[in-house]
Amino acid sequence: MSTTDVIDDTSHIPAELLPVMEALALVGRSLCRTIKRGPLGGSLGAGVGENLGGDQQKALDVMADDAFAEELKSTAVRYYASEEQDDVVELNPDGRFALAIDPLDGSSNIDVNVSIGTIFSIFEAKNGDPDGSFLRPADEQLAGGYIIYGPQTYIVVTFGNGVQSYIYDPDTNAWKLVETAHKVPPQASEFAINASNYRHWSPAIRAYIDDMLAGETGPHERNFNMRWVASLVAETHRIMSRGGIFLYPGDERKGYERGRLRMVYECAPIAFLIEQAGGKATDGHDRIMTQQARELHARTPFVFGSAEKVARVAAYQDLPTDEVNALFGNRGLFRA
Ligand SMILES: O=P(O)(O)OC[C@H]1O[C@](O)(COP(=O)(O)O)[C@@H](O)[C@@H]1O
Ligand SMILES: [Mg+2]
Ligand SMILES: [Mg+2]
Repeated sequence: MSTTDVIDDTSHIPAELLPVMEALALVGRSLCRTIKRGPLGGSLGAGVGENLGGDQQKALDVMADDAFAEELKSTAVRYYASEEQDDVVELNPDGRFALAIDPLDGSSNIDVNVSIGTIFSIFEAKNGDPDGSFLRPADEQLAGGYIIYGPQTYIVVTFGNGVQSYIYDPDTNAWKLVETAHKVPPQASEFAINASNYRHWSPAIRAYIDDMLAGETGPHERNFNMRWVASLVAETHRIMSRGGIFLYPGDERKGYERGRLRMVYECAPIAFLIEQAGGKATDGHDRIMTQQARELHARTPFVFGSAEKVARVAAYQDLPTDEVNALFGNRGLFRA
């Protein structure tokens, strides 16, 4: 078993990516400590600016972005694309990789002690083509993963050969391999969606959710539970752990026609992980992994989780309009 003082078992990490993973792990354990100290380290949730996507930047967003960019400079990452940077940044001109990152995901939870995270995606760089290194099919990713800063702190990652997870051990200050082939449970009774947007959804999404809310009185003939943490990494970790489905569809709000989540540094890496764990990830109908972003901060509707549930959402989208009506409860196609 190969090991370093940062990651205790590196046998599942491709050798050429090990320095990059160690850099992410170093910053991850430092961010873990900063987040656990909360206000003792200053106001992590204070507004400090606005990013290209129009989201308010919090102090921890910028702190995390700076820390990852600085640490990755000494690795083979040539191009760095971040939620917090308007354009691609060249870190190491001699590098061979392109890394996309959401340095701090779930920013609305920074000040309320709810799990937050980091999401990362790694491609082979296209020399002299910074944007083209990221605007390409998601299935060209070499790695996709997240760090979740919660009651436990984990790195969950795939290199295309199943999903591994490492837990941060504060006693040894190292990351310990705890899972080598994680699978998303195929059955589940939880769905995650921001229900406050109900009136803005398409008829198909409303019908799908109405049928879930109808529970045992509707076509599924059983009850479901709902979750919404407003932290994509926390929702992903729950679904990776016990199954379920997550939906952030496009809606009628201005700027939300393609939903809220970004393809390059949120949806593509999560989709890679979920598919490697036996789940599905789509834009509500088509696989994320065969799609590519047209610009760095492009959004996409995003549905992922237990395979059978994700497939069912696509079936609602295929129904003729006059049938997409939750009162039309005898749709045999959707009986549980
Ligand atoms: O506040 P909303 O509309 O429910 O959106 C919540 C979603 O927004 C996000 O916080 C966006 O990510 P950032 O915090 O990195 O901008 C996701 O983590 C989460 O799933
Ligand atoms: Mg995010
Ligand atoms: Mg973010």
